[in-house]
Amino acid sequence: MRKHYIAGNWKMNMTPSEGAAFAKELVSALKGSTTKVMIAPPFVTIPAVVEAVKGSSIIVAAQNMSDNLNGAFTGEVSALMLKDLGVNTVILGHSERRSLYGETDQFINKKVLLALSQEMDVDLCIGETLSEREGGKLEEVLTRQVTEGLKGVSEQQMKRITLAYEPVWAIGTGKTATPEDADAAHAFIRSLIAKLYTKGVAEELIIQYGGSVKASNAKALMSKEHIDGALVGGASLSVEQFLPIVNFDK
Ligand SMILES: O=C(CO)COP(=O)(O)O
Repeated sequence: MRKHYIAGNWKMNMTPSEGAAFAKELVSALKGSTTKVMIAPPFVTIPAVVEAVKGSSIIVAAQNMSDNLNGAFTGEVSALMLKDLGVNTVILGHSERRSLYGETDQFINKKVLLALSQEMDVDLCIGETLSEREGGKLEEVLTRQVTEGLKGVSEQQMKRITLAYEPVWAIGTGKTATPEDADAAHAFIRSLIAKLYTKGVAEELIIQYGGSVKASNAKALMSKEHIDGALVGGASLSVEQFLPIVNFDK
């Protein structure tokens, strides 16, 4: 039985003081909740948020990290620095990293393997563009992103992997994939994992949906068989909007 996993990707929003205020409010709103919740602040906001969620079960993640552990890489942040802050989870391969900063499947795979070598959990994002979907390339794109992104990841290490299916055309656009379309993509991804690993690994894998998730559509999405959670962008920026998504089943 897979447990729902609801995550908020703040992208480049929330100063340290705003992040701390949000986190304190979320901690008190979630008292007694057993839902697995993660928030991913920008790097400089992480310490304030880590401090604010202390004692709660909220996971604080990074939105990205370097493909190296240390050295002459101006402007980069390494896994060692994140771990020193108590951050053990990282989002990798977000479509904005792919499209705006040229991250390739090979580069993302290098980061995935590095994070796993540091015993970090990875939330690996995949998803097709509108032209890929309309051109009938959905399965080809997902197959490439999953196969390349997870190259060299052992069956044992798959316990640390969450996948987030985020169709690029649904991100920040207000257009959500229908629960049926999203579920079909998730089912395809799960069948792919069963082929690459085992049926057991595929059945345990958490696959989040991302792309204009909000309070009004969270329940319909999450009630689908293969949708095990959400990676929320815009609606994760206020507790008022994020909380009903976390509590979609209440
Ligand atoms: O990219 C996303 C989360 O990583 C989704 O963003 P939105 O929820 O704003 O569409």
